[in-house]
Amino acid sequence: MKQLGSLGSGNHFIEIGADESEQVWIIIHSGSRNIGHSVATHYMKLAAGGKAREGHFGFSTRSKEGRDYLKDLAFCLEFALANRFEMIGRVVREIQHTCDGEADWERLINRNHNHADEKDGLLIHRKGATHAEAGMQGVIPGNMRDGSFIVEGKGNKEALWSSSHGAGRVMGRKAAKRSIKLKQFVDSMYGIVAKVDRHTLDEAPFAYKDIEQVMRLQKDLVKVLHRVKPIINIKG
Ligand SMILES: Nc1nc2c(ncn2[C@@H]2O[C@H](COP(=O)(O)O)[C@@H](O)[C@H]2O)c(=O)[nH]1
Ligand SMILES: [Mn+2]
Repeated sequence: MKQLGSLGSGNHFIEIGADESEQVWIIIHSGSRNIGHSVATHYMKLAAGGKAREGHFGFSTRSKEGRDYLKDLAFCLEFALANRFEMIGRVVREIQHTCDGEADWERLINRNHNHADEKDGLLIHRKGATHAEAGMQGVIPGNMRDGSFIVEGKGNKEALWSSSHGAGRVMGRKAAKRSIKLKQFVDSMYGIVAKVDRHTLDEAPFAYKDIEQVMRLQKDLVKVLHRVKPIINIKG
């Protein structure tokens, strides 16, 4: 419970940005925090016979362990949403100190990244992917300079009713810190309020794939509704 309202580190972020018609969006990328990790570790060990080891292990969703796992997974997803609600509430309150207008909570879009969902009696595990059922709204973030896309799913069956959940990295963290120049990073972030220093070099836009291309490649999976460009970016 101590972690409720906490962002996490790495590429978790809070971003305030504006779309093509100057609508302001608050985008939060944060998950179930340590509880999700603990639940995953617990069940992976259990499936592997009580000891973490390499390989593919599992149990039937009809077994006691399987049913318990699905219950705990659902709890983690609820916790992740409560966590994001807490953070969005705080951001909205801060904005309202200085700006007029109300947050439109009806437009909240909540999509999970690493999770499993039931569909027609089967479980679809989305890792590096997000749910994109026909008409379902989603968010596909690119990087801290190019921002995010608000999308509507096309329900593509061949893609298991999914799309990418982001641009994805083009290089690892160590390689990014080694090869990206701080000046190049600073210049690229001109006009955006963000933590831009050697500690966040591994989160520089160049560490990620070109989001424009990623969006072009998944045009059969999602339709773009809005493009949100960052004004303020907060990294965990
Ligand atoms: N708009 C922003 N997008 C970002 C930022 N940092 C990373 N990203 C993108 O999000 C996904 C999330 O990936 P995950 O695997 O960690 O779930 C990542 O692939 C990037 O494309 C950011 O600061 N702003
Ligand atoms: Mn994620």
